[in-house]
Amino acid sequence: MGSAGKYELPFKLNNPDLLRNLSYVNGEWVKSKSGKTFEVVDPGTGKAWIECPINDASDVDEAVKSSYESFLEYKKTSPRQRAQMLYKWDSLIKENREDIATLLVYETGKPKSEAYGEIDYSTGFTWWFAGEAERIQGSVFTPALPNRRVFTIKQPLGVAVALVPWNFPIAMNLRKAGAALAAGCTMIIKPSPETPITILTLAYLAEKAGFPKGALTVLTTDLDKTPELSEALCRHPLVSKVTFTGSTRVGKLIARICADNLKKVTLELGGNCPVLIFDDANIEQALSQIFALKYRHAGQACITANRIYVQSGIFDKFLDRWNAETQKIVVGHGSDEETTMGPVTTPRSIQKALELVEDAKKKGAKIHIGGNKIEKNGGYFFEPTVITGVTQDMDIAREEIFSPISTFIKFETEDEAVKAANDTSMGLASYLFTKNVDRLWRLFESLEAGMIGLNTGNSSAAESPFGGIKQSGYGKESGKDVAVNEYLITKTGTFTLEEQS
Ligand SMILES: O=CCCC(=O)O
Repeated sequence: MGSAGKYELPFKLNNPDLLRNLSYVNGEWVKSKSGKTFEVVDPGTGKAWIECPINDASDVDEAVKSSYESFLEYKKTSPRQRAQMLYKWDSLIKENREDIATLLVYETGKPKSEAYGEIDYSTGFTWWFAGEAERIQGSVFTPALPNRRVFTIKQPLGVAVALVPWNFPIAMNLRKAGAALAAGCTMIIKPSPETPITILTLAYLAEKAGFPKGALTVLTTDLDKTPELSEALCRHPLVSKVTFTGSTRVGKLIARICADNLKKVTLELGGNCPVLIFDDANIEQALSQIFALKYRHAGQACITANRIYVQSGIFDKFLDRWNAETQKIVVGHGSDEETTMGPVTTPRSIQKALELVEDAKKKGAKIHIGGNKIEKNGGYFFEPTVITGVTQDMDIAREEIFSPISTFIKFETEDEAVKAANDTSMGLASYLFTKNVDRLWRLFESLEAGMIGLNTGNSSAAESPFGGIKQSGYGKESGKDVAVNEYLITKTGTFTLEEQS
């Protein structure tokens, strides 16, 4: 391990041992049963730089059984021991920040500065869940009936499966695995085909942190075998819990499969997040916050600004400022220091972006900046794009864009804006900018989303419950109690005291 085999690595690591490209099962680095592999591609050049095993349904039983065997022991560890392992994992990730950031750049395409940002955000989760491990608690009640006592204890659910997306592979992995391991569950991770390497590196560091073999398992696979492998994991009788971050379409499929055996499911699904900027907003504050949110990882975040509604009094001024800032974006390979926006991660995203722009144009929208693919070194680059005159009937207003396209809609009244913002089947995040405190509070209550940014575009953090409503899914990740709770059962004890004679 530690080499890319037949490929020439486009970078150098300080610690080459971090580079893992086999699956991780029962504490061993293994090939898949078929021995087949798939290539991991640098989105900044379109070139493959390493390969990983294609696991399929035939690889699942052994992996789940070893994870379950591990669970039977791991659940007996004390919360303090689990916290200590999580803290150690946290510090090992921090020690290897530079190398992990490099791997992240070559898997996702994001600029190095954003890769550091993702790692710093992600270790918030290891740190937070280390603390949470020791704060899992039940309760005691004195019930209505005399001589009775009722109490609850919390216990880990068992083997959990995490189906992890490619846009923030480290953050999404640590948010899920941190909670599961704190609760005393073991976890099997299926990374996205685009980003298996960073997940394998994290598994390697988890082993170094002292987690017992089988506590974490990683099964990699390609796009083709993803449905088969995921379904086999979701259906396995020894799997108790599935957590998925990804599209609403796939989330529904997973929920259906898991419903057959009533498995507990957490779903972090698509967003179509609106931003409302009122005339009385601090324009520079709104601009810097939403600009960073929109172009973070070239628009590929579930909580990104999908529709930006600006009140008519400041619309032109705001758009001018936005356009000026957009012109300054430097698109390039994530490893280049000048780059401020990288490529999108998959060629599918380019195709979708082109289709959305075309549909918007056809229905009367105006393209102010961009709208095209950039041909550059074979990478998957798309121009930062600004569109106005967007209406609710356009695909771009109804679907998750997932590329660097900003769409602007002018509004007059608060009622009109709230109605339009809520006119979507999704409910992940919403954002609003105003200096009117009453309005802030009113809209915090009336916007239909699981997370509301109030004069901020940055609301993700380990201490904040993350999750949507409507067709953006259910369950919460991160935050106090709620996240770990997703991996626990509550057991009720009822006790009758004998009458004293
Ligand atoms: O893309 C989804 C996750 C983004 C975040 O955690 O802020």
